[in-house]
Amino acid sequence: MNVVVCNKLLKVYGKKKALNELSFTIQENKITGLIGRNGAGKTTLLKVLAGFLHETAGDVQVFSEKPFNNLKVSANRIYIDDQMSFPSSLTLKDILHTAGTFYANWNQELAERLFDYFSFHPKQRHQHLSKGMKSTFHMILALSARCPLTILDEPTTGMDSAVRKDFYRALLKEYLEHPRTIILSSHLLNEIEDLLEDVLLIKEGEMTLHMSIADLKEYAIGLNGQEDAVNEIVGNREILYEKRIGLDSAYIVVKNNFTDSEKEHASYRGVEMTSVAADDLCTYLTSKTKGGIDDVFSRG
Ligand SMILES: Nc1ncnc2c1ncn2[C@@H]1O[C@H](COP(=O)(O)OP(=O)(O)OP(=O)(O)O)[C@@H](O)[C@H]1O
Repeated sequence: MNVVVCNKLLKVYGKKKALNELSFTIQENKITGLIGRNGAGKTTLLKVLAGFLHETAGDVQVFSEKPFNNLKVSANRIYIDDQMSFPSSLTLKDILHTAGTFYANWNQELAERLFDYFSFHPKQRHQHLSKGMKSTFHMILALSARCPLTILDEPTTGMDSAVRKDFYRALLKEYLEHPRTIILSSHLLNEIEDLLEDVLLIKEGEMTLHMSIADLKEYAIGLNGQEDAVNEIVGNREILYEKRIGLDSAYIVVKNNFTDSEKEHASYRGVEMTSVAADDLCTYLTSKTKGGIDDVFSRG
């Protein structure tokens, strides 16, 4: 079953197309990583799916309903980001209690165990937590709510690396025991790729790719060797990334669609073929130039 269906989804702020005709579907009980550079449209997309923002045009369905201001959608999803605020009169324990009355699948025991593990104090106030502690507390809400659709926008903001590791592990354990549809936006693909089943990569509001993490890892290949030999092997393939190394060597990344005989020929020409990390590939695919920051400093 598809939990999310977007068809030519457009969201415009003034003249800015934050989402430009996005079409994709997300199946039930998958963990999807929403990856993109700053300003790519991740938060906008997640807020449209959560029902906080109205789309400008196109179609968006969550649990087969239009999500904007939709009670069924809001009862079945939880949206977590670092902008969340709560009434200052509520203590953290009050917030957990209130969340428990709202979410049908809320697990109070899990909430309390996580609350104690991360050393929160029942009488603490949300507005007095540090940035990382706020994110950790939001994570407790997200996991304990056990919502069929869990939307996490940059959930690890401010968390130190030990807490991030705990969070990823807790998320995975919870997901395995109580599968749900999770959409997680992040800049840190290398940290979360082991968690993900699918990756949705967006650039300037447009979808660059949507595929399984396994396919993403096979999507491209890096060619390393003498520049003329590398260029010959690349032929007229589209270059995803290129870097000159020293005087006459080059590293070029292209789609991984070489035949066995082409690979043999590359080896004969001294060109090494290596896999490309998913994180690096996403950076290349969403970069404005083919050479990255090096282009700024190259003198022609
Ligand atoms: N309320 C708004 N009014 C006008 N423009 C907006 C508004 N919100 C977002 N934008 C613009 O829409 C684009 C997408 O923003 P969005 O916050 O969705 O990106 P993002 O991928 O979440 O970025 P980041 O990773 O930096 O959080 C950006 O160009 C941003 O400046």
